[in-house]
Amino acid sequence: MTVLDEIIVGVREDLAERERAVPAARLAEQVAGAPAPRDPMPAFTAPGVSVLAEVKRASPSRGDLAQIADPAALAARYAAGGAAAISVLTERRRFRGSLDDLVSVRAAVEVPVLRKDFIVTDYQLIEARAAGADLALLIVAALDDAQLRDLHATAVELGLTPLVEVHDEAEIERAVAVGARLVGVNNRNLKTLAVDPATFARLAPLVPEGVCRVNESGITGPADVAASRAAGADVVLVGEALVTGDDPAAAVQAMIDAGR
Ligand SMILES: O=P(O)(O)OC[C@@H](O)[C@@H](O)c1c[nH]c2ccccc12
Repeated sequence: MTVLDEIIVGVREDLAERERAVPAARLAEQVAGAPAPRDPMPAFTAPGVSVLAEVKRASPSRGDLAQIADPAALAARYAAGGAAAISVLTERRRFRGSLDDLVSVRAAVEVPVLRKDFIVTDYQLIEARAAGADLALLIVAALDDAQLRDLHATAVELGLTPLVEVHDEAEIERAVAVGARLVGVNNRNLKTLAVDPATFARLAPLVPEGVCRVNESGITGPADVAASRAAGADVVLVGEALVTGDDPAAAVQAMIDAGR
């Protein structure tokens, strides 16, 4: 089993528990009462590189990164620094996140919020929207073609903007085939956790014109953002460098300046 497979086993167990506790019909009612989805695309496609700043306590590769007792306060600092959107890891076992984190972040900022998780069923998308999410991550490596197509369609129907994550050439083709408008190239291979920072530059030219490109993982500071821009990135997704630094607002600001 790959690391990705192991993570998904745990995700499915937690999901089964939530499905028992909250029937899909009740979630659907919550969706009706959720705040209207925010559209990230105008900011993402504006000139320069947008920063998608992540609330990330821990990861399977790095272990504990930061306590983050108040995710809403951290997200507010990201927004103050000019972050175009906020990513919230909601996976519990390996990343120590939760949907409660997402709810509090969404209430604290005016920018769109991404549910960052290992989404394998419609239920998780409905949950995301019920919690106020504006975007949802779909990891191509975790899904077969039918799942990817169906989840992408469901996300769009719910008003969520899908961020479709790829790691190689074949996955880009699969993302494009389902009509992805926002494609994230993860420099980290989720099957082995190895990071190759050259992945984005290699794959970005294969993403069709008009599709928004996100450079994900391993971005350590402004120099990496300038390089991302040169390689064709519209957006950078940054976690570790922001949660381990001491001034998240200034760190976001410096990255935006470097991407101009
Ligand atoms: O902390 P970093 O290296 O800045 O990476 C952030 C983000 O790209 C990473 O958290 C991520 C990208 N894709 C994922 C899928 C699942 C979990 C996590 C991720």
